[in-house]
Amino acid sequence: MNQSVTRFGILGTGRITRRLVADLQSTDGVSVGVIASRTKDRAKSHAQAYVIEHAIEGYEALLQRSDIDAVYISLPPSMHAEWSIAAAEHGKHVLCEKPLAMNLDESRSIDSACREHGVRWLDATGWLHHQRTDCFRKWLNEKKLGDIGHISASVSFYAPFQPGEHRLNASLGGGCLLDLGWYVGGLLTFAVNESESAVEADKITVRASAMMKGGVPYRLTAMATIGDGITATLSCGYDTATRKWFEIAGSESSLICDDFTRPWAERPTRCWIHDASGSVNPKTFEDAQERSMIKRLIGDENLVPYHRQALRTQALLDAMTVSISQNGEAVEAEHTK
Ligand SMILES: NC(=O)C1=CN([C@@H]2O[C@H](COP(=O)(O)OP(=O)(O)OC[C@H]3O[C@@H](n4cnc5c(N)ncnc54)[C@H](OP(=O)(O)O)[C@@H]3O)[C@@H](O)[C@H]2O)C=CC1
Ligand SMILES: O=C1CO[C@H](CO)[C@@H](O)[C@@H]1O
Repeated sequence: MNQSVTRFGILGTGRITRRLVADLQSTDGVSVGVIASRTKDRAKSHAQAYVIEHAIEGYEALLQRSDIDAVYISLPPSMHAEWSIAAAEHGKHVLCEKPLAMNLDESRSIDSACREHGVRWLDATGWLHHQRTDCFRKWLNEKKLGDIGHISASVSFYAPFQPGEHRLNASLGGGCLLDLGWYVGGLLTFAVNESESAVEADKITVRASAMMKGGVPYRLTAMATIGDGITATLSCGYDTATRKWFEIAGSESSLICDDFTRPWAERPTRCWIHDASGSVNPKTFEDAQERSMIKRLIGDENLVPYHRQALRTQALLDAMTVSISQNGEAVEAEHTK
């Protein structure tokens, strides 16, 4: 982006906006001037709480403003595609919350709309932008772990939910498959993509099953095979205590991280490399992943690798959805560019 300050508008007043607005406001070259809600009162109270100058009713009204260059969309998943595309059509850059969309078709439509209108986009998957992730990438590229054999990832938290919770409402894109599968599926696509040829990364077959509750996947288990040699087990759900870990097991050692989606509060950001003799090489990092993500969006870097990661993740989640509907049959994820 060419301008010295990118002026953001916020769509929605959800719980996550508190943190992201603070991250936007504390990033050099960013200002936040407008917040929109379905109701004027809610927009006003959040504008006051977050120190944002303008509070307006209606998301469309925000997109029509000429004092906004970019939007942060923190609506329920079923609304991500509609409002990301509308933002692109109004010439606004897009930072959309995860999951990017409900399915691959919607994700592709977002990507196409942003290309067509010459705006930049990212899904707000913070962990991909942490300095620690750059190290994961480097180690995988260098084959520090040897040949990758198995990948496992688990992300969960334990209910309860607030009344009207979108995570429990199928029509709003609720359920752990999209909400948390985005993380475990994303970890798999990331690890495979960084450690194997693009051809292998495109050959992911998955078998998935879900325990349903209230019409949404409440606990999900998936097994995947990637190309000829790599396997994976993925787990996520709303009925076990907070977990956000993975292991990438190679022929020489394993990379283990117990907080990859977001570092534990007030602990060093960490991961470990375990070798075959039991020796452990711990690493710690300092970074603010959301600020790094925002800087990347407003900078000039090519974002296509992040778009590819998002589309591959969405393709994998689509395959899981089909597999669940076919009682765990193996389903190949659609190939994405
Ligand atoms: N990256 C991360 O670490 C995190 C990402 N997320 C993602 O952020 C998104 C929002 O999650 P979260 O903040 O928990 O959501 P909330 O339910 O807290 O907020 C969603 C907001 O969307 C707006 N909205 C518009 N239509 C509806 C509707 N029909 N039902 C409910 N809300 C509606 C509301 O704002 P209003 O009515 O004021 O317009 C509401 O405040 C999700 O995609 C989630 O996966 C969530 C937490 C962490
Ligand atoms: O992305 C998110 C961060 O993790 C939470 C679980 O702890 C999710 O529910 C949320 O949507």
